[in-house]
Amino acid sequence: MEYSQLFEKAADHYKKKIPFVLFSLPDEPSLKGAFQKENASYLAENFDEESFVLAPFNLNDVVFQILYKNCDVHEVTTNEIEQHPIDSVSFSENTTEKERYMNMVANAIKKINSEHVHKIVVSREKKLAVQNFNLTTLCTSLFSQYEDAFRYVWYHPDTGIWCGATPELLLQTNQRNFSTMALAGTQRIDDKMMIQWSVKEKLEQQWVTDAIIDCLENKTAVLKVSKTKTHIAGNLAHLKTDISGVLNTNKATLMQLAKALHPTPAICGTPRSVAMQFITQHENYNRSFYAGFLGPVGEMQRHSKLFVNLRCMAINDSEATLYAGGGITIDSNPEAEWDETHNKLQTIAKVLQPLL
Ligand SMILES: C=C(O[C@@H]1C=C(C(=O)O)C=C[C@H]1O)C(=O)O
Repeated sequence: MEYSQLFEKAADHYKKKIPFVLFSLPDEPSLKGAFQKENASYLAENFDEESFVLAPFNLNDVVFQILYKNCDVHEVTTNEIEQHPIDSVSFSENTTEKERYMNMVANAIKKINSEHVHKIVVSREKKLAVQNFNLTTLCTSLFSQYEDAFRYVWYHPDTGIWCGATPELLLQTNQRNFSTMALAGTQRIDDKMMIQWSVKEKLEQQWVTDAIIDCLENKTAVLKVSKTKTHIAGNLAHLKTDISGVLNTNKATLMQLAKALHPTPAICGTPRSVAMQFITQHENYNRSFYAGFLGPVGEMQRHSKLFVNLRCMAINDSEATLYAGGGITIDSNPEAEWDETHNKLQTIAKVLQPLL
């Protein structure tokens, strides 16, 4: 089977309202598709079976699962998909929304000042009208960009279409070995040689690293922390620390571990409870699957790659909803934070370009 046939199969499933997922792992020249044989909903109670899971930001909501045993599963090479980085997409922003967002950031800074909070991650959604919806075009556009990200197109009649190209790993396991990452700090890349990180950005990223280590310490037998590096994701650069080791498997299942790590300080904040409370009170929309996690899990939890659902959108025949946020700390500037979300929205807007 060729990749174009996989895209056609996906379009056919969408037309018939039957769940499927297409995905490609970072830097791997292959594309996998799992197409359910019939329309049914499976909610994940554990991550023990070969499947693809999609978890929302709020884990009180249901976690969806496409179980491979109920699917036709195909894997094709992506070598023939020509990579076409697309120039920036221009879309207008609403001034009232900008004011509202900057206000929310200012309130987050106030909260951080008054309650000794380190970091709160706030976000927004951006709706764009879709004039030329076509699932095959969407797949071609997504899989011809961002090879180094985790890319996916998911469809389920209960969730609609979600797709994205995320740079952030939540948790990867191979037998008892695991790895994860602490990602924070964002800069637009105008010149790769000029990337320099401020004390604020380094500190913010360190908090993310510390909080992840805290979560894992009593569940791991060995824990290794790498040096912090610059990580390129599309037109953005982030600071990244790799954290890896060996799991103490009798202390946690994969699902328990993922749920312990989520929501990480990269997408919620730290301390978690205060940040979560702020998000619930001040963000005026439902994050849904944005900033949740997703990915393939293997039989008996042996191999799994779960990613944080960033640089993503939900899309239907007439409208796309794009999502982006950023970490607020004591030194944040509301206008710069607004610009950061605009730059992050660009990543997924570029995928949408042929449909606008
Ligand atoms: C919240 C997002 O990104 C996260 C927040 C970052 C930041 O605050 O600098 C950087 C990378 C991600 O961990 C997003 O892309 O929507």
